[in-house]
Amino acid sequence: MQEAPASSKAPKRPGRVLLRTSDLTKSFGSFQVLKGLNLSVREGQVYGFLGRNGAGKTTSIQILMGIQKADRGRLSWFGEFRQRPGVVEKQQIGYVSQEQFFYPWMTCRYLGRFVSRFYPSWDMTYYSQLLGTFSLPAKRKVVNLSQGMRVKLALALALAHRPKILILDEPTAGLDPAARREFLDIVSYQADHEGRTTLFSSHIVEEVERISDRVGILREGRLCYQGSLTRLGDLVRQIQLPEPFAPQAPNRLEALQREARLRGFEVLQKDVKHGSLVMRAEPRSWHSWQRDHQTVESRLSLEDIFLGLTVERDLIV
Ligand SMILES: Nc1ncnc2c1ncn2[C@@H]1O[C@H](COP(=O)(O)OP(=O)(O)OP(=O)(O)O)[C@@H](O)[C@H]1O
Repeated sequence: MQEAPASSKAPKRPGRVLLRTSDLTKSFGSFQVLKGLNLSVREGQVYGFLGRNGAGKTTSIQILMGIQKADRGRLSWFGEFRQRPGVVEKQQIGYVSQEQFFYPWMTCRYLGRFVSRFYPSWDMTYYSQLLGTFSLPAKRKVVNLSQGMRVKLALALALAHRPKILILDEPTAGLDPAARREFLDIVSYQADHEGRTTLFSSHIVEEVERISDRVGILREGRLCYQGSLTRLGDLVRQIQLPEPFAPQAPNRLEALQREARLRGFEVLQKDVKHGSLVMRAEPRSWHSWQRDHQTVESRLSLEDIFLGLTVERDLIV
C-alpha cells in the first residue's frame, strides 16, 4: 500500500459558500440516481467531485447548471435559493461540459466573438491571451482542432468572462496523459493565481489528488465523504493482524470486525487472506482502538480509500 494521501496543496482560508445543494434527488423512471445530495463549495476552493462511472456526477452537474431538473431538494447559487441558475447567475459561471459542441466552421477567434454576446463581462483581450497561453491558433477552425485542443478551447471560452466559479464535468476524459496534465496545470494555475473557485468531476483519483483542496465522494446517490484529503486520510485506515498468521486468524478477523462494528467503525473491506480490514472512524475512535489492540495500522493511498468507500457494501460479509 502506498503512503497516506496528504493533499499537495497548502490549506486555504475558506470563503463564503458559492454553491450549495440540499437533499437533491433525481430518478430516471424507477432508477433513483441521486438520493439526497448535500454538497457545498466555498469561494477559492478547488472541489474534486469524485464518483465511479455511472455514480451520477454528470446528472448532478446538469442539475446545478439547470440543464436537468431535480425531483426534490434545494439549490443555492451565490447565497440565493433557486430552482435553477438564472441568466444573471449563469453569467458568473464558467461551464465546461463532458462533450463539446461547437460550430465546426468557426475559427477559435470567431467563436470567442460569438460567445461574447452572452456575457457582459467578456474580456476579448483576455480571451486572446488565453488562446495564446493554451497554444490555440486563433485562426484555426474548430473542425481542424484535436480533442485536447477542443477541451482547452472550451476552457478558454469558460474563463474569458472571468467567472466567479468554474464547473468542469470530467474535462479530461479522452485526453492523453500529457494533455491531461497540461489541462490540470492550467486549472491549478487559475485557482492559485486568479483565485478561481472550481468544481470539477472525475473518476480519476490521481487528478483529484493533484489539484483539489476539498473532495466530495459520491456513492449510491449521496456523498459518502465531503472534506479535505488530509482528514479523509485520518478517517480511513487499514488494520492488519500481526504476522505470521495463526490458523485461527480468520476467526480473529471475524471477532475484530464484530467488535469494530459495535464500536461504531464502518468496515469498508475485509481481506481474509492477508488478515486485514479497511475501516472508517473518527480519529478519537482510532486512538482508543490503538490503545486496546495489537493490530498493525497503516494509512492508505487516496485510490485505495476511494475503492474502499465506493465498493458494493454487500460484498463485505
Ligand atoms: N436521461 C437519462 N435517462 C435514463 N438514465 C439516465 C439518464 N441520464 C443518466 N442516466 C443514468 O443515471 C446514472 C448516472 O449517470 P451519470 O451520467 O450522471 O453518471 P456519471 O457519474 O457522470 O458517470 P460517468 O463517470 O460514466 O460519466 C447512470 O446509470 C445513467 O445510465
